[in-house]
Amino acid sequence: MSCEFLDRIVTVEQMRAIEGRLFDAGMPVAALMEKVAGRIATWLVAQFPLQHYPRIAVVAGLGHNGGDALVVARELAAQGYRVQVCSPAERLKPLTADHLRFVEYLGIPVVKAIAGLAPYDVLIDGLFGFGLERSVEGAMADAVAAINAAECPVVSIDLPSGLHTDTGQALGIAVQATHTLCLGLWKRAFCQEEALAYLGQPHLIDFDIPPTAIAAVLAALPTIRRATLPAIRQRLPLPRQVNTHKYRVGHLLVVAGSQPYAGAALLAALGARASGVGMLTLAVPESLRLMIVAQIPEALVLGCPETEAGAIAHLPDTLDMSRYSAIACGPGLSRHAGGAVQAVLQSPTPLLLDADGLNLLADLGTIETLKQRQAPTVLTPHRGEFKRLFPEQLENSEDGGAAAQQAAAQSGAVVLLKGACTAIAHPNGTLWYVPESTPALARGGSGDVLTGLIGGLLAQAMASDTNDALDSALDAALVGAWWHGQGARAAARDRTELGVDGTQLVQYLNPVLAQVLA
Ligand SMILES: NC(=O)C1=CN([C@@H]2O[C@H](COP(=O)(O)OP(=O)(O)OC[C@H]3O[C@@H](n4cnc5c(N)ncnc54)[C@H](O)[C@@H]3O)[C@@H](O)[C@H]2O)[C@H](O)CC1
Ligand SMILES: [K+]
Repeated sequence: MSCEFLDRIVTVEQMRAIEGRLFDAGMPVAALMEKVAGRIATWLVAQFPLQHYPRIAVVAGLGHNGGDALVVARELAAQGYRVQVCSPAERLKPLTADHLRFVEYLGIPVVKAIAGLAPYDVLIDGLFGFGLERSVEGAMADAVAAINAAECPVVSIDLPSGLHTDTGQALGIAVQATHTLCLGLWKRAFCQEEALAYLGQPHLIDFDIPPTAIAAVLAALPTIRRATLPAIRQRLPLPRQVNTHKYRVGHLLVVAGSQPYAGAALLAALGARASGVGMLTLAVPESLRLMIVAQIPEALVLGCPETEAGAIAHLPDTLDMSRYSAIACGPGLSRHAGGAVQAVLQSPTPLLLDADGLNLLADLGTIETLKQRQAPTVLTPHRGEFKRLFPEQLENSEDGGAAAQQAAAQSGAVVLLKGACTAIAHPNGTLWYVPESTPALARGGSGDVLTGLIGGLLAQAMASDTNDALDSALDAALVGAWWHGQGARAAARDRTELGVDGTQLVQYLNPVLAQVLA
């Protein structure tokens, strides 16, 4: 398949419509099943070589997910694996029933309950795929519970059985897989936070869906995509033009810090430094100025008048905000810096608001006025900040992506909702997910680094770009979130999930990018 659609995310309805086009155009259902299962078998043989994993158990349900599983069973048996099948369901679909009959004809042992299986090294879960429509009960629930008690790798075909394809919720009970092989196109469940505990490592099994079939179904809808390296590569400010100079690669103003939260300003500055931005200016309370200068010698540091609580009372009168390519405002400001937030909101400069910048925006109650800004705005809330800003959006559903889309449409801003699967929405409905993250980031300071990193990327994009400014702002947020996640994963590999504090995270950002791009 042409690569252009491999990162698209679809609902079950869209997947069925795409599949329907293939069948209408003449592709036999059974032939497609053979093709898909062949690709799954190839993946399994590479991942679980015969000499180390000779015994395979396959659990097959009544539908075509079970059909896929039975074809996989047959193919692995043909390659020399010792395969056995568990078929707990009644009233199989005709194609699935045919495959079961043939598996029995081949002499592959078939049992009704998982307890009846001999020992195995890998378990394949083909109970339910995207056809699941109600809660899993009775013998099927028993089968799922038994799968979850297995002490070997569990590979789910298409989805962990029991997960709803769109919401990612477990309907009653669901398989906790070690690997999930998503077939053809990413389903929405793969980007839902609730599903992450069930998916294990997700992999896409491409089976050459014609791009025309995908385009016909998805063309008129907002684009929903998973962040993958090819898309990020196109959006990085690399390589630089050979004859560029520091004023052409962006000047970022960071407005951050207060006496109680001095470190937040520093972490944001370190994140901005890693972004490669040409010039960096910080506006901090006067009492933090020398500390920041000592840590970030290349930055220009402006000391601002302070409140009694050590917050920025107001920005310096001489500060001309229109001189900057972008402003990143918020980390560590405290709730007493409302004047600074009001000033940056009124500036004609592209703006990222985070942390207390968002809380102060919520206090001001001016979400709708963001639409009147001349330049793009990027909001980077975590769930708590998001709920304060957009109280209705997360009320009825836990779907962070849908909530971010609604918030972006309401505010006219790019909205990045942070989480285990960060969602980034453009006001036009375009939605990206960044699924590669780590719980190591669940830690104070991670967000401050992200603010600086995205701020620096935003400044570079605004200084150089001829593209639509709002599109470029989304790209900066996307690249920043992806890069931050990659840095954290690299740090966690070296230092465990407990060892990724903000200063460590910053150390990994530039090396990990070099590694990933190599
Ligand atoms: N285009 C593709 O991606 C292809 C997908 N294939 C595989 O087919 C499944 C979807 O198959 P389908 O038969 O529609 O659904 P399931 O196998 O998931 O079976 C569900 C089946 O069971 C019934 N059912 C639903 N919920 C319950 C429940 N809680 N308890 C009991 N029974 C339930 C329902 O009536 C369904 O009929 C897809 O995931 C892929 O694995 C093709 O093989 C190739 C192309
Ligand atoms: K499954």
